Amino acid sequence: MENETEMDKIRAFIGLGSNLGDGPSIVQDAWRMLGEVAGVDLLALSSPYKSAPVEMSSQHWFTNGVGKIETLLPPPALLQELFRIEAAFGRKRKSGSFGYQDRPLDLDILYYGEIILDEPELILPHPRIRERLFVLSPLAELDPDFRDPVSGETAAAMEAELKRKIAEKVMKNQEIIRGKWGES
Ligand SMILES: Nc1nc2c(c(=O)[nH]1)N=C(CO)CN2
Repeated sequence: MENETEMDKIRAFIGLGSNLGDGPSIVQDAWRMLGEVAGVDLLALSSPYKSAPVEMSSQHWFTNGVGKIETLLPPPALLQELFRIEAAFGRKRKSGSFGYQDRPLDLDILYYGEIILDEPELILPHPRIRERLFVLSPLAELDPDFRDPVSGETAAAMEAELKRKIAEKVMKNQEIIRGKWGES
């Protein structure tokens, strides 16, 4: 009968991040705590990646990682478990404040099988994966051939594409155009 339950397990990717406290140990402890949840099996955790905060202004660098799990929990139940683990590490979701806040722990469902979902509580795949190297690099490390269910692109291809875009943006800001003296 073991095979029957095995068949209902869904492969999911979880994003882990921390920019307050001892990031690497918080992320590892959170990963272990996720492994204690009934209906969740841990498959692999990426290396830790350090990066400057993006889309927010903060002095505190992030430690990020991506974890691969198998789970029997449907997405809303998995999300509740992630919120519970965030809260255990002191994460407070501040209402009435704009933008992203520093946080001891952030857990996101990046992918849940091939599921595509657009609900107020949960969007799958996570909507900002393609803009975030701190997600794509660990994802591509774990599973370079994993295909995004929306675009069909592999993790390795999405990572390469974002690196190219970032390089292009940096080059734009560095453009050196030859002119003539006396011109503005
Ligand atoms: N480097 C980095 N920057 C961020 C991160 C993060 O995990 N890593 N998370 C954010 C909001 O979720 C906003 N900015």
